[in-house]
Amino acid sequence: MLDQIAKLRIIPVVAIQSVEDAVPLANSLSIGGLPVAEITLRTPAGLASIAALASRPDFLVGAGTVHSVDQAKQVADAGARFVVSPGLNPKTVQWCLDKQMPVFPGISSPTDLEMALDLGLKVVKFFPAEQIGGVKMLKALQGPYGEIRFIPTGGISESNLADYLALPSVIACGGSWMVKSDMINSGRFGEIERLTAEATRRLQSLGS
Ligand SMILES: O=C[C@H](O)COP(=O)(O)O
Ligand SMILES: CC(=O)C(=O)O
Repeated sequence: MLDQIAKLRIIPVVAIQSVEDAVPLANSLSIGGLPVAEITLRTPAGLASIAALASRPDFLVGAGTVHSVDQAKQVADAGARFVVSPGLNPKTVQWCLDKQMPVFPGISSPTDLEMALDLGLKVVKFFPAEQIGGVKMLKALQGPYGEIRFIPTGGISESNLADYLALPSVIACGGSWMVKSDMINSGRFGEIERLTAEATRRLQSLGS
């Protein structure tokens, strides 16, 4: 699973309002070259959308904005293949580790990283990336935390993607720039496909 994420290099972060949009959305992402999504629990349709995509062998669906053990259980039951949260909740992380569910909690400081290390994590989300110092902050963390790998998310787009992916500590970036909620809500799946294909071309041009 981690290998798949490291190969794809971008995780589209999705807030979806209607479960009917899940399949066309996944199709657009896949055709564009990114058969993966972190579907957040920020909307009531998030959980059902995860379930709607979970049985597709050609698509990697994870859950985002998971704040509690209860929510982690729900997304695991729905078939999520990985769990993401904006911050580090030790109980949620431990539950995922016990269930061998890949989990990427958000960290935003060395103190958070100490907690992550204590829990035995090797890969964490770096959130909200741009707002907490972006590439400079990640470079500073590389010295004392050389073993940890990051998935920066928050404020990433085609314009700064390359700077993040150039860091050896970054395995992939998360972002919503190709799957903005208004595009999903108004059924602009062609636009999602086009922006995803542009992101894929950008990755190819970076040799990623
Ligand atoms: O809350 C933000 C999302 O996790 C992704 O961030 P973004 O919309 O800046 O790409
Ligand atoms: C932002 C983030 O990491 C999440 O919603 O899960």
